[in-house]
Amino acid sequence: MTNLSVNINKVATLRNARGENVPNILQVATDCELFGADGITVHPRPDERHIKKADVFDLRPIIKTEFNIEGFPSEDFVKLVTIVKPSQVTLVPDAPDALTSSAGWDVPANIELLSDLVEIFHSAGVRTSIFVGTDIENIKAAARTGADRIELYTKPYADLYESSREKAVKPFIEASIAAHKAGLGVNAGHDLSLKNLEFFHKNVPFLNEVSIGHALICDALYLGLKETICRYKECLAD
Ligand SMILES: CC(=O)[C@@H](O)[C@H](O)COP(=O)(O)O
Ligand SMILES: NCC(=O)COP(=O)(O)O
Repeated sequence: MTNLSVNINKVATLRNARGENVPNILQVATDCELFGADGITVHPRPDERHIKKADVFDLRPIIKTEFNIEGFPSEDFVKLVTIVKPSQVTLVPDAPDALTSSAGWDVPANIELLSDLVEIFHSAGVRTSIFVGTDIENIKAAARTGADRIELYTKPYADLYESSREKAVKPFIEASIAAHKAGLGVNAGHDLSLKNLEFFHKNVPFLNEVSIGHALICDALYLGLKETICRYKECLAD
């Protein structure tokens, strides 16, 4: 079974546009769960352009499924995660001003940092996932940090899907098999959508979770949140 974690960053973007509390992201998170989401993902960025630090605290008690916090492990971020203690933290190597995530970690180059962070998060009882590309040696290095999971950066898959979906998915199949062999769970995300998700899920083994935000929230404008979540769940049906 592959879980669907709904990333609600873009709901917060809309809310922030007017500086008030519409849409209410706590209500949206609760409704996502009600409509079948297996988890909620947020990616607080240093400029608080969408999810704010206060949102992370407010969301903690109301999320009944899995709470996944993604982000760059700055001092502030580490403190936030160790206080809030979500179900999972996903470490992403984004520069503070990044438009969006655009690459996974170079794990060998950051092995000490990542190993120390895994220890800190484990001491707080938080499952730890490392955002990576499909390079096999890099994934083996992720296992050496003691991390529980990797999250595969799926933009390269999404970009190539239209022209050659078999070619697009192949490195992800190999990466997921290598991660599983190394004892890691496998998450995936970035630019997954109703177009490309079913094929990814059918072909990539050992897929624990996908986190999806941008496309899902855009689809909800046309289909409504309930129908949208239902369609994404159908793409993940075994
Ligand atoms: C790690 C990842 O791929 C997602 O968290 C993505 O970066 C979403 O962040 P934005 O919503 O800020 O684009
Ligand atoms: N980890 C990926 C995520 O949470 C959502 O990415 P996207 O669907 O907004 O591209």
